[in-house]
Order: sequence, then C-alpha cells, then structure tokens
Amino acid sequence: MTVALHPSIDNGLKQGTGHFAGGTLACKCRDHQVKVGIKGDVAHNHACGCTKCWKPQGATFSVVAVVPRQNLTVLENGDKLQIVDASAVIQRHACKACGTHMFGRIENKNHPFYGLDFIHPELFQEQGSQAPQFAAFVSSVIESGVKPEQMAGIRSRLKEIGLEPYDCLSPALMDAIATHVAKAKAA
Ligand SMILES: N[C@@H](CCC(=O)N[C@@H](CS)C(=O)NCC(=O)O)C(=O)O
Ligand SMILES: [Zn+2]
Ligand SMILES: [Zn+2]
Repeated sequence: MTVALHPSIDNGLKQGTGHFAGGTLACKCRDHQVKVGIKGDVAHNHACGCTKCWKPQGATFSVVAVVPRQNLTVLENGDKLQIVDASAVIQRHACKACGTHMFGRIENKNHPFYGLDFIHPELFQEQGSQAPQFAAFVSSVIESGVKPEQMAGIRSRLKEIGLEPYDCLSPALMDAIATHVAKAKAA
C-alpha cells in the first residue's frame, strides 16, 4: 500500500498557475465558517512533519506556506478564533469549533520570519496557488507515532512525488535564518 502523506499531495503535486491572485481560506465548520482573505500567491509552500502544524484527519504531514502578514485579513467569524499555544514562536489561530488552524503569526519582531504568516493552502476555496516545494521536519513524524522503520518508505514516497525530504527546513531557508542571526550578532 502507498504511504499516505496528506490528501492534497497523495495523488501527486498539483502545480500552481504562477499567477494566483489570492483567495479565501475557509475552516471546516458546516456553518458560520471562519473565513480569511489572502491577497496574492503563497510562498515557500511545503509539507511539514512537525507535531505543531495542523493536519487534516488521518494525514501524516501538514501542508503549510507563508504570505506577508499585511496580505492576510480575517473576513468572517473571527470571534471563533483562538490561539492554540500563546508561548509558541508561531501563534496558531484555530477555529474553536472545528479545530482548523486558519493562520499562524509570529509576533517577535526579531524572529527571522517576522512579517510572514503561515497558512494551509488546502483551505483555499480557489485553485491555482503554489504547489509544495519540499518536505520539512520529516523525522518529526516519529513524534506523532510513525515507527522509525516506516521512515525509509515515507522519505522515498516524498521523493517520488517530487518533495525533497529535510529534517529541518530546506537549505535555502536554513541559510536565510543563519544570515539573519549572523547580521543580528554583528549589529
Ligand atoms: N520536533 C518538533 C519540531 C517543532 C518545530 O520546531 N517546528 C518548526 C516548524 S513549524 C517551527 O518552526 N516551530 C515553531 C513553532 O511551532 O512555533 C515537533 O515535531 O514538535
Ligand atoms: Zn470551524
Ligand atoms: Zn510545522
């Protein structure tokens, strides 16, 4: 049986149009859905295996991307949102009723990714946003109950669909973080 990673990638990656204008993210409630508006396309879309990122029922990975925080607006039923863990670097705002994480925000102005909000593109009501580019925090799926002996199959399935597996972030993002830290130390 093929390893199940996440429903939006299990049948292969759906490439973005390259000119996605933005759209609306909707939670999974049947009524009074939380809706969040996004201007423009997402960036750095990836599968994340960490325990903190929201996954739909049964998924092993989350699919998560970033947008500039000024491109995100809560449109409807924002009173249903609550912060999952206020002590986390990424403050994930989830729907109290269905549990779906609608966006994650970094409030620490010194963080390398300050200014970017984290969202789950599968919640877009529209098609065409950027496809996932890589897989991050792959080893972390063990913390959610995956057996170490399943990891070879998971990594090879990720590669098969075109997602290079990394156990932290991609080299480009790790370099960006290190550059930020080096500049902060020099200042
Ligand atoms: N192994 C840990 C890794 C958690 C982690 O560091 N997640 C990354 C990727 S989302 C992160 O930046 N977390 C910051 C946060 O969750 O606030 C886990 O699975 O819980
Ligand atoms: Zn909901
Ligand atoms: Zn994560």
